[in-house]
Amino acid sequence: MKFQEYPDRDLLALNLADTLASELGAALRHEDRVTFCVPGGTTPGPIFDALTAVQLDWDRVDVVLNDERWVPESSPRSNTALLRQRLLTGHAAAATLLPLRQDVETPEEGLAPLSDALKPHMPIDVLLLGMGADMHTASLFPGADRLGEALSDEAPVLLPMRADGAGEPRITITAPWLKGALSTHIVIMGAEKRAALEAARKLAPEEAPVSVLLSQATVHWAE
Ligand SMILES: O=C1O[C@H](COP(=O)(O)O)[C@@H](O)[C@H](O)[C@H]1O
Repeated sequence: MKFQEYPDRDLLALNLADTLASELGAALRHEDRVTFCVPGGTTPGPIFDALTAVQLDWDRVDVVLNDERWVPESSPRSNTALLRQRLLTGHAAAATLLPLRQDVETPEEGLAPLSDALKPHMPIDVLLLGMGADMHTASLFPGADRLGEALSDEAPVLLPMRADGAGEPRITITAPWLKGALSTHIVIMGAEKRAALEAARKLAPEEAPVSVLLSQATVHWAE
């Protein structure tokens, strides 16, 4: 694991956006289309804001969430709504969103079409993940009903996921497909998450799902 510490959150957002943009640019020089996989939640907004100001061939970038909460886009909990408001705007409005949600009752009902649409865009070129203080990443939560399946090397690209700490049902990209990313970054803020990250390094994936990505990741942290 590489660990990068920043003097404050603003500098983290600007520098990490710069790193992600240069990795996307490098991938675009070699590939027709590039897959950029990003987290939802409360952390990545300022990074997205900085990215929208970057000139790239965004029309050749496919953006997909790490995971989605099974709520409509009108919900303040919708990760897709966050992407539309904070990332798919400015220069980045030209990017294509690969959806992780359909307007059906359960993630199980949306699973097959969403998986079929996503698979041709694998592997992920540039991966940015968040992490909860409970050591979940994407929607790989400790104690989740299908965590074992999602951690397995044979896991399908997407799985539904339910966990006590998750709030609503989820859909998530599974561990082997996240691990297949060509470049991996994890962004965390604050002392609580830094302590959780240190704990995760010593725990099994069932207790600390984020641990399966740590060996390949650069972790970006600010107080
Ligand atoms: O529920 C989620 O949580 C994680 C962490 O979110 P944060 O609000 O603590 O930054 C996020 O990475 C994931 O995409 C999201 O669905």
